[in-house]
Amino acid sequence: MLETFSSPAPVPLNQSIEASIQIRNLNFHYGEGDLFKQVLFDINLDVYPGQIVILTGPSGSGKTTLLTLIGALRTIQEGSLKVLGQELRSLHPKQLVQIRKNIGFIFQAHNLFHSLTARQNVMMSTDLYPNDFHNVAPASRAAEILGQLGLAERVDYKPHALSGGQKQRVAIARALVNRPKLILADEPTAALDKKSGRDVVTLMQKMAKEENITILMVTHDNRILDVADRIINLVDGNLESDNVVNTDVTNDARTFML
Ligand SMILES: Nc1ncnc2c1ncn2[C@@H]1O[C@H](COP(=O)(O)OP(=O)(O)OP(=O)(O)O)[C@@H](O)[C@H]1O
Repeated sequence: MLETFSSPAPVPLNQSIEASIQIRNLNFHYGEGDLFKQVLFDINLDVYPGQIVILTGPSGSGKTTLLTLIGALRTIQEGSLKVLGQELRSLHPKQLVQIRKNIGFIFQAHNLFHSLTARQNVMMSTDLYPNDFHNVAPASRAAEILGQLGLAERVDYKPHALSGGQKQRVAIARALVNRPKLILADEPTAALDKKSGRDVVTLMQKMAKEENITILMVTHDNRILDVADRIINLVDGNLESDNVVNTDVTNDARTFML
């Protein structure tokens, strides 16, 4: 059951713990001259490790733009944006690639490669961003994470032989395989039926809490709002509200929220 507090943006009790995302006075526009269109206005936001934050708001309010800025997929124009302790503004493209190594991306269109098996799709991440899995071979690590997501029997299946929910779970496995500290998800349940959508977010929630991962998720799906610790509403490029909704958090994230 959702319980909403009209609290201001959460402030950490323990100031020594660094925000996973810290945004200050962020403005962003598309185009120049006649095509100039400002879509984000003076955004300020702190998100702490282990928090699950849902970003909601009307179509065109700037949610995806904000998510892609945080994901180091766009250039910061004005203001400050720190992700996992690194200021993104003025970073060289090579440095941005390094930042992305620690971020897992999950999109509505799961973007799996149809000619590759579930395991090979997950290994796209390990190939791109080689990681230390404590001497576990990437193929074994990929199978392990697929197993954790309930796909042990589907490791060697190609996407056409998987349901929508299973495909999205492969995309989640691909996002999680490198143990990112931050997950950015854009409408991860939009293409799924009610049960698959619920299963997918429950899995994400479990992973976030077990591994202290920060999740920032854009969604229009009211059915999954209850997984959030915080719900942030973006309207016409402005942060309209930022509410703590989970009064039942027992993990460390709770420490930062009141
Ligand atoms: N590449 C682009 N060039 C110009 N304008 C863009 C571009 N991408 C987005 N926009 C505009 O910026 C505004 C914000 O778009 P954005 O996709 O961030 O919104 P959103 O809240 O994610 O919308 P939705 O919920 O429909 O996905 C919209 O008016 C959109 O038309």
